[in-house]
Amino acid sequence: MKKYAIGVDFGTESGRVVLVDVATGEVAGTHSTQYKHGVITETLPHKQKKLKNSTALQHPQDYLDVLETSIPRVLEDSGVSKDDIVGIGIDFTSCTILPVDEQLTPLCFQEKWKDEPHAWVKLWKHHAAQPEADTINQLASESNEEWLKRYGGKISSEWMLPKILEIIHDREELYHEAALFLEAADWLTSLMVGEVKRNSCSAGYKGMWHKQEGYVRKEFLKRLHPLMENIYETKLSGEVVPIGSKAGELTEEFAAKIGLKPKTPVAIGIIDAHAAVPGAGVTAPGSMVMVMGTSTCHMLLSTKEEFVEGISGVVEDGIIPGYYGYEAGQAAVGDIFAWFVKELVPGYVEREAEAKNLSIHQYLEQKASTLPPGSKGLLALDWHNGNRTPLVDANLSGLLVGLTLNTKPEEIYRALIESTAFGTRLIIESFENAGIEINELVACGGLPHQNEMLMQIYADVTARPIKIASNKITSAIGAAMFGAVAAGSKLGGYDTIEEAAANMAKLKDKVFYPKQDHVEKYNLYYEEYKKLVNYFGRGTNNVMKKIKN
Ligand SMILES: Nc1ncnc2c1ncn2[C@@H]1O[C@H](COP(=O)(O)OP(=O)(O)O)[C@@H](O)[C@H]1O
Ligand SMILES: O=C(CO)[C@@H](O)[C@@H](O)COP(=O)(O)O
Repeated sequence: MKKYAIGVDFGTESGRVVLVDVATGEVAGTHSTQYKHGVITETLPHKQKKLKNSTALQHPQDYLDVLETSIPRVLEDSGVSKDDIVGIGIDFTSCTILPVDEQLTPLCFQEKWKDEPHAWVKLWKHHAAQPEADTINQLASESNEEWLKRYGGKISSEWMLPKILEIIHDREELYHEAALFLEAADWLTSLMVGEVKRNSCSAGYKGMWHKQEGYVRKEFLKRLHPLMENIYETKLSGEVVPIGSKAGELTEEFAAKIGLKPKTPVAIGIIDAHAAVPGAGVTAPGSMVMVMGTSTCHMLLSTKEEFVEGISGVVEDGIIPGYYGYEAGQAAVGDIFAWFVKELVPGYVEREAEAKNLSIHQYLEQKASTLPPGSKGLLALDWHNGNRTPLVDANLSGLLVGLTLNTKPEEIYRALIESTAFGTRLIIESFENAGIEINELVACGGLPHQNEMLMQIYADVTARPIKIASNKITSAIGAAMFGAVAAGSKLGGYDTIEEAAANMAKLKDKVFYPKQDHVEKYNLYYEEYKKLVNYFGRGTNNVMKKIKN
């Protein structure tokens, strides 16, 4: 009898449920539920009061709707019985947090708090806590906090401590009222199993937890705000459970809501980009996983904890148990190509693409693939949305050099793609400079399925072969693998994530190998790219920011 695991991937606009055959990794069904309230940026659902700038909230009911709608739907559509589901795992965008009461009910569900924005879920892209992040970074660098190095020298306004400090500053009463602040992944897992469990991935990358040293020291927290001193024993209390563990079993009540059997094993949650690592079949050091879409996350495993310039973080047990998991990133990749296509492509190109029944991206790819490496002397800096790794500077802007009166749109398109590949090579070099080896690349996310030329350019620029995940739902598949591991082999799952990935991960047959003549040409261009990086992004030269401001 076939056995299945369920993976649920909670994104920014919707949640997707995938049903995966445990033995083969075949996808037996998927179903997505769009969040009814989407990303709340202007006003709360019940109140017409303008929210403050850079606010991005969500409605927790939307997450429950995903589980209650999409799980029964995949079972019904696939004809798979709930008796054959061995386990369930969820992944979530992060840091996405909410305040709850003792019963784990979100404060925004209460009449008293429903009109208070801070009672709602703060989505990862809620950036209103930037002043708080600046304060934390300044105080931490003044007092030489060791933990800051694990986060590349700066923490983000998207993370747990800035978001909570913002609540203390804006609405202290709500801070007192909250029994706990939870990552949305942990809120759902805790509801499913009936007790509070925090996952080591979110706690480590976004909550400043360290397996050996615990959380940030109290003297530092007290300097941030006296109310923060004991926050980890109070509002952030709860066992931190390593990735790859079972969080518990579905309660009778929750099982009834989502159409599964009570006592179905539930995996501890994980962040979306991190779930994509086993999802793409990577469970050991040496292979870097690139989750490529609007932006790119670079994920890597190692046996060593090193301080790497500008990374988003390094966390022991953060991705695969037993390894240090590294996350780095480029703040814009697909978004840069989208900007070019939308804002700068001339009408004649649109008409030619339409005549050939191609999207503008496809048409430009077709034309640009006949060009030589280096796009006829064009060189770009991929900083249209700032630089995440290695410079950690959101204020930087993009650049294009080498234009002539003969420059064509497809040449610029190719130069922009090449610049993002150079950005990835710079990240690879940052890891190598810290003594961490990268032999091959595995790409997942939407982009690798949309543009073959782009993948070839990445192979040529990085001089490494690139494998591609077989579908775009790699994070959800990874979450399902963790569900299978929560079940264990006795219940038809696996005992380790390594075994689960070996059997359930699927890669495309086609591998992009570097072409030697292109590698050599790109080496020359990359040296010039680095000169631009050093000139505009490092040291005392501030020209880019001066012009921008
Ligand atoms: N053929 C293409 N070539 C290059 N970029 C593309 C192409 N088609 C879409 N894109 C870019 O891919 C990005 C979407 O990637 P995807 O992984 O599907 O989304 P997300 O990051 O939101 O999950 C957009 O930024 C879009 O500009
Ligand atoms: O920050 C992380 C990973 O650390 C992501 O969850 C966050 O960028 C959201 O990613 P998505 O837009 O959902 O792919």
